[in-house]
Amino acid sequence: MDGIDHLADERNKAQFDVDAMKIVWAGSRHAFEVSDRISKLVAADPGFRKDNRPMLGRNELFKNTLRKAAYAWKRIIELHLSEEEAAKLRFYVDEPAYTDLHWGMFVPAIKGQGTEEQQQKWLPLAYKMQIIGCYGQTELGHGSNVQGLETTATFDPQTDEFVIHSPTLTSSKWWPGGLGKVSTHGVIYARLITDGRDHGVHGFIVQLRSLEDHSPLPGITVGDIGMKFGNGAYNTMDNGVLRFDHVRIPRDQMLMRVSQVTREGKYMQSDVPRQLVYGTMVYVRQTIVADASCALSRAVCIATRYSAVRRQFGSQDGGPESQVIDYKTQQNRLFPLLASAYAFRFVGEWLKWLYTDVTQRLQTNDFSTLPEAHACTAGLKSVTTTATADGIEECRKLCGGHGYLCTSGLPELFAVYVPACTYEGDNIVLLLQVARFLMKTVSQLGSGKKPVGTTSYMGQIEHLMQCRSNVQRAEDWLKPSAILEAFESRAARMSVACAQNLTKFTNPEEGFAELSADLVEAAVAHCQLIIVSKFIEKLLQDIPGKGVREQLEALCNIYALFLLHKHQGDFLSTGCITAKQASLANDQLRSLYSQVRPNAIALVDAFNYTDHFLGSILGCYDGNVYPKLYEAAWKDPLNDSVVPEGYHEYIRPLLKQNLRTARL
Ligand SMILES: CCCCCCCC/C=C\CCCCCCCCCCCC(=O)SCCNC(=O)CCNC(=O)[C@H](O)C(C)(C)COP(=O)(O)OP(=O)(O)OC[C@H]1O[C@@H](n2cnc3c(N)ncnc32)[C@H](O)[C@@H]1OP(=O)(O)O
Ligand SMILES: Cc1cc2nc3c(=O)[nH]c(=O)nc-3n(C[C@H](O)[C@H](O)[C@H](O)COP(=O)(O)OP(=O)(O)OC[C@H]3O[C@@H](n4cnc5c(N)ncnc54)[C@H](O)[C@@H]3O)c2cc1C
Repeated sequence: MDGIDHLADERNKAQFDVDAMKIVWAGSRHAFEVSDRISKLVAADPGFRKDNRPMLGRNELFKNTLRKAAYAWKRIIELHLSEEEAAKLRFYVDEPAYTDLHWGMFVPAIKGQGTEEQQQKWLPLAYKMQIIGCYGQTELGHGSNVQGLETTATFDPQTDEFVIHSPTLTSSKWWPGGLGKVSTHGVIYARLITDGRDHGVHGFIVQLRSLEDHSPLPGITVGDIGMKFGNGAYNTMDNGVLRFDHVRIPRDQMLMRVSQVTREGKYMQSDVPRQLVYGTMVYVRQTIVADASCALSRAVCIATRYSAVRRQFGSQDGGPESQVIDYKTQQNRLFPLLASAYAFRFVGEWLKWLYTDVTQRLQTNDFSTLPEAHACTAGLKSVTTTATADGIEECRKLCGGHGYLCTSGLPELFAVYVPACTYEGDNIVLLLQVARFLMKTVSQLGSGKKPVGTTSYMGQIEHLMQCRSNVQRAEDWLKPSAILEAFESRAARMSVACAQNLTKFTNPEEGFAELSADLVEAAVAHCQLIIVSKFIEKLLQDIPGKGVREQLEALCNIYALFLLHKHQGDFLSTGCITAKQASLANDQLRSLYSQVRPNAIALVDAFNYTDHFLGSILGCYDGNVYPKLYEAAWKDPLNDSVVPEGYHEYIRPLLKQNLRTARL
């Protein structure tokens, strides 16, 4: 606006090479270059403008999303973008749309659960967007309990078809994104019935709408489920309702990698575990962890830049007031979120590796790491999305009153992000899955079966059950070994305590239900240990760039010690640390905040977000917040006229009446 960088002094304070950090954040030089190029391309294109979103009504908003999705596809084709570049473009367009589900769930479901033949038939159509698909699992009556789904797929041997039917109101499909108004096809989950026998839930490719005129096919009732939380925000998505009235599909549209139905109607299961039917969810949970770091880093970038711009109190001799970022209370709320964004980035990278590894093993029929992959994706999805949703709201508060304005970008970000705690598995339901996995691991400890992967720490259970932290000075908390021992012993002791309490119940399922709140806490402790340990492992890698390692070490310590402080009840009650050691951890945390403070702006610059992507006046790169806020206010439609519409109808008569009353 005035061409001046109002945050230049802050940028000059940085003690590390920001460009090198950008590459660490992106994951590689190549990833950085792709991301940088595509984000700038989107930002420069008026076709991807998004600042008017909160002002639009539902129909206008939705049509605008359709236009953008079609335009994005046109640009992808024109520019010959690779799959990686196209995904980045959709990411930076930053508008939830049916395409998220088409590329994010429909295509992966066919890839993961379809046979080679099915993939060859359907994937080319989906890749060219000649068909558009959604993921139709959840119903009005059941979401978390997938085994409770009611939609049926009954095999008819006479015609070699499945009859898809919604027998009750509660069996109506409800929520699938892209279903409401756009999808031509869906991967629909239904109970497979052959010869009167129910074989449980399986996936089927079902055509929903005509490819000629988009009208629903016979027997199909479909529509949108209505407005969702937040104006604009996720209402760009057509989450849908769908009912089937005896809709017939050919037999070869059942996804048959896990199990098959023969021409004669015989149900056959391959050696593949039935849980692979849930494979798409494992894939998406893994991507949601990486998304958590994006959403949190975005909110943190806004709050950090604004905290350096905003001044309140503390003026000396008529000089400027203090920057709010210098208040320790502000740092204590903000810097752990900054550290969490980095922590989630690195655990997301690791989880992607784990997922790729398990996928490769599955191809050779090695299913041994599937339970761990399920527990890790479920647990980390839960812990990172909860922390991110809470973190975005904290960032809004960190920006004071201005954070509540839509132009801060934070209300929309929160509204779009918060359902991540529910979709792809309710966070509590998922933590209970982790708890089951942990209880199984503990129960096998005496059997000679060595725990592996993320539970390998349980292999030293005797040590972890009785060790005492040897931290004596605040600086001792900077040793990764001290942090790891405290987190491992806390997680192990909480799991073992649950396992011991479970033995008091004659019926294990009753015990599990009764102790579920404690089990969830044990699962959280285990997941936090994974995040801390993956951050520490990241620091063992070669990290080029002046001062980059030092900054990451500080952030890693902040993340761990902040968790230790927040959950000190766990650490103290399990006897892993003493009250004195907890207090030393807090002293160390304060000193780490001082270390990070001069680098804070550079640490958020390293995310390399364009102003377009951030969509926030408070977070703009040049920090020139006040003129931009002032100017934006005048663009609000309410300011189109000086005297508001409705004055003559509703304000003037009131004022006149008051005048008469006053004269009386
Ligand atoms: C406006 C613009 C602003 C823009 C801002 C943008 C910023 C945004 C940033 C990011 C945005 C990201 C955008 C992403 C878009 C995403 C769109 C939303 C997509 C949502 C899609 C969905 O929600 S799809 C539906 C998902 N549904 C669920 O997840 C259901 C959850 N329930 C289950 O998974 C299961 O039912 C259960 C696991 C809870 C239980 O299953 P079940 O009863 O069958 O199992 P058991 O408990 O009996 O266990 C049996 C056995 O199986 C093992 N197991 C269970 N699940 C799995 C699995 N998945 N894989 C492997 N193994 C599994 C379990 O452990 C048991 O094992 P045992 O050894 O027998 O103990
Ligand atoms: C924005 C959005 C997009 C979505 N997109 C899709 C999509 O594309 N496709 C699709 O199929 N679905 C989709 N869903 C549905 C989503 O996956 C489900 O809402 C989710 O799995 C949670 O299930 P539920 O709604 O049945 O919650 P419920 O299970 O009814 O949860 C209600 C409460 O009960 C608790 N609870 C449930 N079971 C237990 C238990 N065993 N123990 C303890 N507590 C329990 C939960 O913690 C929660 O507090 C979407 C949902 C949203 C919000």
